[in-house]
Amino acid sequence: MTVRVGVIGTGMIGQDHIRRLTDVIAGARVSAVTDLDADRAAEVAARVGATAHPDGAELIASPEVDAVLVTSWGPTHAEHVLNAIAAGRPVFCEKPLATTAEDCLRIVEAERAHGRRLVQVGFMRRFDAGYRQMKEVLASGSLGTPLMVHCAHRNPTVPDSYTSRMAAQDTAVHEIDVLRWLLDDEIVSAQVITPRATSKRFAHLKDPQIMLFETANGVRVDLEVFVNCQYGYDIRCETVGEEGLVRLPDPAAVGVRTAGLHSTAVPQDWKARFVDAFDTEFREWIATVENGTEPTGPSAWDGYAATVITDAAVASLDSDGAVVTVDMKPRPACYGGAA
Ligand SMILES: NC(=O)C1=CN([C@@H]2O[C@H](COP(=O)(O)OP(=O)(O)OC[C@H]3O[C@@H](n4cnc5c(N)ncnc54)[C@H](O)[C@@H]3O)[C@@H](O)[C@H]2O)C=CC1
Ligand SMILES: O=C1[C@@H](O)[C@H](O)[C@@H](O)[C@H](O)[C@H]1O
Repeated sequence: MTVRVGVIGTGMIGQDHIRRLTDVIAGARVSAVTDLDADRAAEVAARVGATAHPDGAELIASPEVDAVLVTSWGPTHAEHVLNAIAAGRPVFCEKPLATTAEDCLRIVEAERAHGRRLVQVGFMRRFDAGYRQMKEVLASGSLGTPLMVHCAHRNPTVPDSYTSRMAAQDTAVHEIDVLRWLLDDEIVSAQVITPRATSKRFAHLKDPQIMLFETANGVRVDLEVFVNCQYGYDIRCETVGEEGLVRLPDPAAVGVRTAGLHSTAVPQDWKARFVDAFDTEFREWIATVENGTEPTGPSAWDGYAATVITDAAVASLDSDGAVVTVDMKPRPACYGGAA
């Protein structure tokens, strides 16, 4: 069976995922698209042989669609995901699941009422080979009990439209998700402090930021978010246990020796850094749709958890670095054990 995917939002990542579903992933094709920009949707539809629909609701209701991919702007995600659940369609939603905790909970409730998981959230790091190896090492117990995690998330530059809150909402949200999964533990508090600001930023932005998280088991996490670091897109993660540590590898790149220097390239953006993770994420999601099984990637509950932890980090930033307790509802049994 070829899974027919309908895509809501044909902007930057929407087009990248359409390319992936068309050229890379076997057993899938894009059958329908929609965008607020109708010309853009029509152009993409013509390129991949899909039907352009006037809006998300019509696309979801179309008999040509087996599964839905939501790659529109964050504040619109909840409406499309809720419509997909109401229609009983599997739905992959790029992060964030929704921009408010209340909307995330509405999705969790709708999915619970439907009786089986339909939603997967686009936290692609769980599909990255390096993070997967880290998780295996941690789960093996060979490092003893994990105590601390040191992380960095650096982007070369960000546009003027990027705000100080987006450091948590848009950027650190990936670490928030992957750390809950890596440690199989829940984040219970957040604190954001701001060191000296880089001169290479737009004046309104607090950059860099240092985020500190604590988990239910007492693991302490420090995360540097530095979105104007200039030199590249650099993702670092090191977990220290009682008997050793495990560190995320740098992506494979050839070593070049010339003019007295040995160098390796640093990726320049998240697309290049996580290209394999995105491919694996979609390969595994399409396989579950094809087999009629529940998705195995980040759930609606994980999307909710990421949003409430992000809210705590933003509250800390807004209150000059206070430690803010994460206000998370009890996890429903249908979403399994710890993160
Ligand atoms: N997993 C990851 O690493 C990344 C995830 N994202 C997420 O993907 C989403 C989209 O981001 P970008 O592609 O960068 O944005 P974009 O602005 O390039 O594209 C969004 C598109 O959605 C359309 N759109 C907005 N609301 C719509 C609606 N209700 N119905 C139909 N079309 C609608 C817009 O017209 C636009 O063409 C965001 O939620 C973002 O956080 C973005 C970049 C990386
Ligand atoms: O999701 C993403 C962007 O929206 C965000 O702005 C970047 O910092 C992240 O690394 C990328 O994965």
